[in-house]
Amino acid sequence: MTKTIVVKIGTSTLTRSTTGNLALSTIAALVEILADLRQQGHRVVLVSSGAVGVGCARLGLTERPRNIALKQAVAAVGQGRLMRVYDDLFTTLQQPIAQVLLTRGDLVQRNGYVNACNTFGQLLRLGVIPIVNENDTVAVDELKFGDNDTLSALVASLVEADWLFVLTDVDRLYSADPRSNPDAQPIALVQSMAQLTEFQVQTGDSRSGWGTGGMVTKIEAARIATASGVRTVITDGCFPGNIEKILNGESIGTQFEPQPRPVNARKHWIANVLIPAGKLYLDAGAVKAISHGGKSLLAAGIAQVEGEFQADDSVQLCDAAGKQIARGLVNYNSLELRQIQGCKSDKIAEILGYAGVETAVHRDNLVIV
Ligand SMILES: Nc1ncnc2c1ncn2[C@@H]1O[C@H](COP(=O)(O)OP(=O)(O)O)[C@@H](O)[C@H]1O
Ligand SMILES: N[C@@H](CCC(=O)OP(=O)(O)O)C(=O)O
Repeated sequence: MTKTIVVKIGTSTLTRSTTGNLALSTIAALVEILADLRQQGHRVVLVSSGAVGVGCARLGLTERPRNIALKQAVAAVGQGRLMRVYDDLFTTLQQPIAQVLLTRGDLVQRNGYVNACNTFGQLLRLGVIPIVNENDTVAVDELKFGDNDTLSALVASLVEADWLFVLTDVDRLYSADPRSNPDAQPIALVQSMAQLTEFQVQTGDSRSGWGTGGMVTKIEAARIATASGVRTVITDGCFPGNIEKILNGESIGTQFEPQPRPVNARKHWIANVLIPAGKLYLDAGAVKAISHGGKSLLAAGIAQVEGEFQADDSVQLCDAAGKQIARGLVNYNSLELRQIQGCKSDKIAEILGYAGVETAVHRDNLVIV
């Protein structure tokens, strides 16, 4: 049966840590497998890091730049070279490819999200393999994916993928970072994200020399992807042939079982794509009403407002201890909400001097997380 498969490859797999040069044999093996999957009729998307790493190697820089403008310039050098290598290799196998560069800002706009969705749909129907990266050259801090693990999960959700493969430089997830903990236990299957607490997984902040997110962002990617119904695998990128073995049922790497695909794509976008601009602390009654009663949030249930935001922005809804329980789009800006927090809805017009809507966050724009 035809499957939609998203594969993410990180800098640590694409380049040699000693020289920073491209790991050509690994890339060639990956290209061969992806072209093969296309031949079998599957729809394939590749999310590839490497622009900064390859740009650095080209310019003789020995460290990942910290300065933003330099990093953006280096990425512009590397992205072109990276695509040239992919195009040469895929062309040898008669497989057309496309370059898709995205920033979070493109997906935060609902129409941008829908447009990206249509473009991916069209490319996949044409039999093309889209090669996706963050548009590092124009991405600004507040609207960045920051790491391609998150980007790959959002792309997997956007194209309604069946599988997301996160290829990296360890063979699977361990109970702790295997680099610094030789006794760390391998984890083969994660049935729900809550199990990670049960397994007491530690991720530290360790990552390979050129990687950005370490294991934390891969787990976050698995959370986003599985919540959208995408089976996610973290496995070693040095053996791309394992992708086919895993598709054929072999237990390699760490597999995260998917949840049922969400019926409401817009709510999924609110929960996972939008970046919250503030936080609302709710009283116990409001927490119960929205988590168990499926109700809208009224101003009366808001105990505290944190951050500065505009009406229609995304915010986190938290309990009194600050634990996030939901996300939603607010009907009032932060200044207005501070004035009406804790007040009954029929007092809003009197306090603000104009009549607003009854709810602070309407249930159609509210998602329990
Ligand atoms: N619990 C863990 N299990 C496995 N790897 C871990 C864990 N915690 C941290 N890591 C580290 O995460 C690194 C992979 O992340 P990263 O370097 O960002 O890779 P990539 O470039 O593929 O995105 C591994 O090399 C490993 O040292
Ligand atoms: N967009 C950046 C990738 C950032 C990133 O997530 O890198 P990695 O942790 O190696 O997957 C680049 O192309 O260099």
